[in-house]
Amino acid sequence: MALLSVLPVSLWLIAAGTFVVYHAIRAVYLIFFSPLAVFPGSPWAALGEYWEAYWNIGVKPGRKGQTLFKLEEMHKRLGPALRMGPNEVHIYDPAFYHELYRPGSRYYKDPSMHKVLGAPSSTLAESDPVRHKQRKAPLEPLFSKKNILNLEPMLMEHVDHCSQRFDELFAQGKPVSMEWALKSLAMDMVSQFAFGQSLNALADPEFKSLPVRVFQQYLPSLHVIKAFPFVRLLNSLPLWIAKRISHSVEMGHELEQFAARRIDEYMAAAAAGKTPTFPTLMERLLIPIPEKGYTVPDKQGLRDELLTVISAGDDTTGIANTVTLFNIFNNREVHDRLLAELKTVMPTPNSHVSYLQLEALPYLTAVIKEGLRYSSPAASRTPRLVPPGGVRLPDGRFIPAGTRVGMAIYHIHYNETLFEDPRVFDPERWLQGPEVTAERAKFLVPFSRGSRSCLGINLAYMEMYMAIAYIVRRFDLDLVGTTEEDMKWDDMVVPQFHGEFMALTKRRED
Ligand code: HEM
Repeated sequence: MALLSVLPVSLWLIAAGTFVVYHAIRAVYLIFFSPLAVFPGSPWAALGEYWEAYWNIGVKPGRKGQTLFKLEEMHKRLGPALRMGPNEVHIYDPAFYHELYRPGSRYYKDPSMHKVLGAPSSTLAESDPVRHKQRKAPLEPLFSKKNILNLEPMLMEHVDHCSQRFDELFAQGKPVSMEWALKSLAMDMVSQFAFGQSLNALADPEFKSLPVRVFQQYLPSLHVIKAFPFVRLLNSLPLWIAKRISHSVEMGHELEQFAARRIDEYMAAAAAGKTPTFPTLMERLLIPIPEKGYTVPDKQGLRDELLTVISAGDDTTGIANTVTLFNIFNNREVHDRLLAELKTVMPTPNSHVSYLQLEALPYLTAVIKEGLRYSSPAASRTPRLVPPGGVRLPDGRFIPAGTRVGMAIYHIHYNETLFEDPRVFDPERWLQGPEVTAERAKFLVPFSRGSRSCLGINLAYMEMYMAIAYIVRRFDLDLVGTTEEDMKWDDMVVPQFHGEFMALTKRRED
């Protein structure tokens, strides 16, 4: 008020007028004259994050997590390239996917985006290709198939623990919330891989342990942070104030605390000589690799790395398993054929079989491929920056260097020209002979492609093969009224289901 009275009214009018004129000129430029004006789309998208925020945050009830679906519908009407932001174009053309996300691609990640989304000093967020290679140096051998195969006994213990919890709940007559249970299974596997000790999420009576809940709630908040980056500034306020203003800040804080505690516990255990029997993420991150330019990150860097690996490996695998299991038990033909195949290597419900034997089963492999296509756990677009020189699209339109350009895995997996009847869960599509299957596999991209594709792919496959095979062989799930409607989802960074997949988990007798 004091400032208002100090400055003359005329100055205020000039300031307000300048503001309005500046924004009016900017709007006209962005909508009609910018080099991206040739791309159709909502004018709101040309002006800022408003359009995306409107569809993703849910300004109106029932409208959250919808950008992905809205884009799909608009692409079908308006063509393969849409204006997505003042400096962003969204592409739908599958042929461009392998240009954008390929080994050696010069389309790098946008550092400004990851600064906003958090964990900026993690491998996942690193945009510079040289630094990314250095950050990846300790992770690559750890995530190699050879190393992941050593984890089989550890993963088996968690599958057994999960089965035992299913038995307990069945004995009490209680259905299992499969999504929470399978996210807990993934959390225990990935946390043991990260720290050498699992978080024992499966022991929680309802599978809703703090870490699983925190990740489940934190990821959707990234939509809010992206639209309103100033939310991040709340982190610098005292926590008790920030908590009252924003739930996402509270969740972000819980996450940081959680990672910091795990690092301290790991260090204390290592100092006491208690090292795990298999190589862990923590252990590898603490060993410098001078010949590859890798230096040990500071505590913030370690925290960022652990949080991104755990979050990248928990919800994704949990969702893929949830969707795949629902579709197996919701489709008698798929179920019976899979069970018959599993019985060839697991004659009794208590049989054990090696991962390599599971991997060699053709129908199980087809079910898992279809589960990954159908669930698309990392469905959203992953933007990159157009390299120097810009890019000319096949239709002749030009996108200048420095523009953000992105595609979404969901749009590839649900594209009718690539996958007939994409909304049908059909493992058969992966059993059409080697040539057809190989051609289709080029567009099975749940883990993305190229130098920025998923580092955890071998672990994710092993978790999926083991979880699906043992749960199907051991249990007959009764879906207790869960329908396909319940399994519809909104894109809240990872899929968020409309309902809950509940199942009574009865042990099989033969
Ligand atoms: C079904 C399960 C999974 C799916 C669908 C999936 C998908 C993806 C995708 C699409 C990316 C690329 C993201 C981008 O372009 O920004 C990615 C990156 C990554 N994922 Fe996964 N992921 C899964 C499981 C895992 C697991 C189990 C781990 C580790 C425990 C993991 C660790 C990572 C890491 C570290 C990156 C960053 C790679 C880099 O930037 O170099 N993921 N994942």
